Amino acid sequence: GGTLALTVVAGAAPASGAWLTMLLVDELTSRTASAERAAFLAVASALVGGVAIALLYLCGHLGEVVRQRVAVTVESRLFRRIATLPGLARIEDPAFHDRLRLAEQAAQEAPGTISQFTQEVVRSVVLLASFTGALLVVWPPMTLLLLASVVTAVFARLATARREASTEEAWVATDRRRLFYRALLTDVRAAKEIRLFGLGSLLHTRMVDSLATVSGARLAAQRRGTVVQSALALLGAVVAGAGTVVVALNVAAGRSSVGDLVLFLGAVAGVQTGLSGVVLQLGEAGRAVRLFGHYLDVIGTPDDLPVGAEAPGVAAIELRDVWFRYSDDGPWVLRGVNLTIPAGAAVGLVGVNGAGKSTLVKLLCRFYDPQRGSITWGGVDLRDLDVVALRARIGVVFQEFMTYDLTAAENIGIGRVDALADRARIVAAAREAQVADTLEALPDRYDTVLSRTHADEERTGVTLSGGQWQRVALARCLMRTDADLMILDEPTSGLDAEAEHRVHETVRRHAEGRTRLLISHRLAALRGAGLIVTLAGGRIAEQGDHDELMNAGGEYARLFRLQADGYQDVGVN
Ligand SMILES: Nc1ncnc2c1ncn2[C@@H]1O[C@H](COP(=O)(O)OP(=O)(O)OP(=O)(O)O)[C@@H](O)[C@H]1O
Repeated sequence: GGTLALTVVAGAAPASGAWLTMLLVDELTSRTASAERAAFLAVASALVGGVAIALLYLCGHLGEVVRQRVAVTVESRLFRRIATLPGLARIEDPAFHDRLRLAEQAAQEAPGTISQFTQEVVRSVVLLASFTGALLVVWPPMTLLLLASVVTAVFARLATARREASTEEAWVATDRRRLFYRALLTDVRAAKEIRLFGLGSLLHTRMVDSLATVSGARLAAQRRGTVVQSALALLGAVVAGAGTVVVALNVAAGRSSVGDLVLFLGAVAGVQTGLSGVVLQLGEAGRAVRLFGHYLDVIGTPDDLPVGAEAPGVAAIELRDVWFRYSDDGPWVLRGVNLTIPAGAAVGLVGVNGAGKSTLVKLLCRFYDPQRGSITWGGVDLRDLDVVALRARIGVVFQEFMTYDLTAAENIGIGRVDALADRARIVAAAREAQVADTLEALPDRYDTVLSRTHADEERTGVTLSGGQWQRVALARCLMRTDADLMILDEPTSGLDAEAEHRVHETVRRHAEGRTRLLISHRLAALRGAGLIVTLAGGRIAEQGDHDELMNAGGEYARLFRLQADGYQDVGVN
């Protein structure tokens, strides 16, 4: 409201200034000129000019306040939707990422642009109304001429804005590649390979090529806009020139005063500057509104999984004829998996690379739904369960577990967010994962930031070894002391043999009575599991305990002997 009132006053100020100037000129050119009245008018018009400028700054500031508030709200809504998407389908979809980029851009630009636009329009309407009065007095047809040139300018600007927005949409994928190469070039984890394989200039070239393509397209859209705008500016000048000639002739013929000419010139200049501001803002606003559509799309994105409401109960898990593929035109990864994981059992899952082991894990966490068949948990289909409650019952060390640039305590504690401040529990989890000694030896013990890049001034950052990180990830999983299902997807690949043995001991002890799913390529590590399952060709190929599978003499027995021989050979050498 305040902003609006100020805008109205600021909009009226230039016209009042011009009016005062006209009075001043008329006063000076009249035969009964008074020095005092002239001085008063001069001071008044200067004052109005000064106030107008101050008001403009004030309006600018108030506009900024509104802009910042709206920007926070809008960004918060956008990322709340991202944070609450239940599945992985959208996050894995590049088109969704492009839309998100446009949405974010809109979220940042639109609030400012639209509030600026509103201010500009209000100011210009007032300005136009006040100057139009002056024009009507001096030479009425000028009003119509100006109006016509305004309408043309508005339409031209809107067309340009539309073109700019579609350029933005068309090139967002190319720009995504630029950001990808940019991220690679600055990624600490990629730095070793980039240097060793000499990829620096390759990535740099690709990044710059993408950038050049996009900026070329942007420039082309801009160039067309500039041509149109320049033509319109020329048209405006012609209109203004013609009007000035008409009024000047009237002054010469004694039909109008010199003051009228001054007022007329002021009015034309005022109207044209005011309008060019509005037309410029209109373009920005048009572009912002169009991009804002992407924002609305993202916050209106439907859940990528239907979400049920039932609470998960006893954890006996059954997979019945489960078929799954990642996309509708992709190859089937699971082709009719039938498997019962008894409550409280330790199950080993074996299979060659790409057999679908990690995919099975992702289905158990319900990041996706199978296309055919069903997975039930304690007799209830996963689709009918509350997905948040389900995940709270599962502890997982993913094959691609995360290393967070947080403190050691946080890296473990986030395994159970509500226990983030529970140091005793964090230390206990670290002990079980055999990483407590390492963490206690760090400069700030558990408060050491586990990162080299994000260390701040007071705290030094350190980097752990691959195996140490794996133990931290295991400790994070062990924070879920009450989980019904523990899944270790090759958590031991970076550990030495003795450490791996101890991890399995720990899990066996820690997870006594819980259902455990253990995935490893080192078959010896799974030997103690009550049930071992091999996955091949998207189906369960064999199942049984170690002895049964060895007696059956199938793929498991072959692989086990191969690995055992390997170890023996090392022993002989
Ligand atoms: N997010 C994904 N999108 C599309 N395809 C995927 C995705 N993740 C895995 N795949 C494909 O699914 C198949 C099974 O992969 P999965 O990771 O489940 O195998 P795995 O048995 O865990 O293998 P590994 O022993 O190498 O870890 C592979 O062919 C892989 O290309």
